[in-house]
Amino acid sequence: MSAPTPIPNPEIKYTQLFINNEWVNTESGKTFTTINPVTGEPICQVQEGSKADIEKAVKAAREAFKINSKWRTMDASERGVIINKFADLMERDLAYLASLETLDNGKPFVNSVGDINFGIKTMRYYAGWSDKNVGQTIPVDGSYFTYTRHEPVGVCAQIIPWNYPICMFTWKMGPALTTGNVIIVKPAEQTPLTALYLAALAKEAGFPAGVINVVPGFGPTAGAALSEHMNVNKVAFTGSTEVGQLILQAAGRTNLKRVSLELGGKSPNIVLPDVDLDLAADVSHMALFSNMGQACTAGSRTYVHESIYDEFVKKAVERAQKRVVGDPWDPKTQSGPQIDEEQMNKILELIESGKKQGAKLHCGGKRHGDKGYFIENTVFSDVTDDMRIAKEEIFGPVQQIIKFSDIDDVIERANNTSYGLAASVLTNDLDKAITLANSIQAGTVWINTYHTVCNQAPFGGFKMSGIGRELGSYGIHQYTEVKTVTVKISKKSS
Ligand SMILES: NC(=O)c1ccc[n+]([C@@H]2O[C@H](COP(=O)([O-])OP(=O)(O)OC[C@H]3O[C@@H](n4cnc5c(N)ncnc54)[C@H](O)[C@@H]3O)[C@@H](O)[C@H]2O)c1
Ligand SMILES: CC1=C(/C=C/C(C)=C/C=C/C(C)=C\C=O)C(C)(C)CCC1
Repeated sequence: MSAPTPIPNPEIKYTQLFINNEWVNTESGKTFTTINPVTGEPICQVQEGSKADIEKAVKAAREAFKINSKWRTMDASERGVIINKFADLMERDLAYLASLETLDNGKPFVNSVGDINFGIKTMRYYAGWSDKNVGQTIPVDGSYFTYTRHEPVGVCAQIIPWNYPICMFTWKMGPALTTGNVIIVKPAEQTPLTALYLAALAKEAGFPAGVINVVPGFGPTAGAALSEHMNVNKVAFTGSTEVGQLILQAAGRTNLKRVSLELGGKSPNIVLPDVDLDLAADVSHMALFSNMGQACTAGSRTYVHESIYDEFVKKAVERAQKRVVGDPWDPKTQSGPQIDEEQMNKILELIESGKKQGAKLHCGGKRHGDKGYFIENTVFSDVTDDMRIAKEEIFGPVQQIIKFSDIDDVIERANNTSYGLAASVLTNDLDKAITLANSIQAGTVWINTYHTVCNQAPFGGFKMSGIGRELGSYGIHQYTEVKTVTVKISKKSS
């Protein structure tokens, strides 16, 4: 397939709320501005949903989920057909969607295309599950026939972040819809535009009214209204650990709605002495600098064996200095801006803390240019585990290189964090690779690779990095309730 051509000024077609397959304004009449992170200038006004609008969306979703509704009586395989149609429409509009994403998020166009291709595959993967979500027949004691059904949970709120807006939409929408749920999506306030366009595609694909609703708005208003709602049966959330805790508390205070959380990380990337150093430097660079460092999985603690430390630092700095930061529409650009001023300032403050606490700054360390929210590629060595830059999620293009000398010691240090999302080991020594993989507390461990996220394999965190798993068959279980049905029979037969 040929690479799509960017549309640098994509027309903004949708800025309203999408409820019950209709475009509507908010009850309050309020709007908010979505900003172009390349320039810091407004792109457009978007309707700002709040509690009253969430109420409307929940009503529409409830109606669509009623027994005897079109959605509840549809063949499971037909759900798969509609999801596949949706994926086809994403593919048809790939160039437009990717352009809209680059405009609103600032990521290089080529990466927007990569995200959408990943999202298309997610939808196709889950379309195939629609008629395969089978229960069991269970040989219970006594004269009974017992079977289980995997039933949809019901109204699912899906609160998504700004770093991978389209991937996160599809990771949540795919498993929810294939299992027969109805959804209310709240995109991040920084990046509402592609979620609204996906809503339009959902209608075109043929989802019945109320099955998919999209309400842009802010976290403390629209997001909180969803997590506190008595008629929402589940919240799926990706974002900060702090907000994940708020959502879990809200679920506990209200109706014990199901909660799945994909949260922060401070992932160790462990480089052993036998490794090919160029390969290790390449993988470690990509582990940290992909998506401008704005990935929960970022390899943000690079532990390097003392015997190769100095050579590795040199190679890491060369790569960071070569990485092209700038205009996301230029095919040569590898990094665009950070998402907003708040994130840019948070990252700059953490860089300052690194300098003050005695880490050695090799390159970067400042804002790049004076327009938009760009940050220079930054590499620190001589980082110690007690520094803030080694403990806190930076979510920016800042690499921390830390020395280690002993495998048991590095295992303990890698695990000495409240996070547990991802980790990687770079080595040719299979025995050591497996020892480390089995000892590190993380939902994903990559060996000689990084960011190899696949639709078929589960993704999620240990400890404060989350609850539950997305993707793969594990992702399906987050969206079903298991019902046991037991029938009295006159005579059992083995
Ligand atoms: N895990 C991830 O993929 C991810 C994504 C974005 C941000 N983060 C982390 O979070 C930090 C802060 O970024 P942020 O402020 O955009 O993240 P955030 O957690 O505040 O936002 C993520 C989503 O949650 C919503 N939200 C915010 N407050 C809410 C509330 N009280 N109830 C319900 N929903 C709410 C937001 O509107 C957005 O849709 C980043 O620096 C980064 O460390 C992680
Ligand atoms: C990083 C790469 C990709 C995407 C990774 C994704 C979607 C990570 C998801 C992270 C989550 C759930 C939360 C925090 O960030 C690909 C697969 C699009 C391409 C390779 C690199």
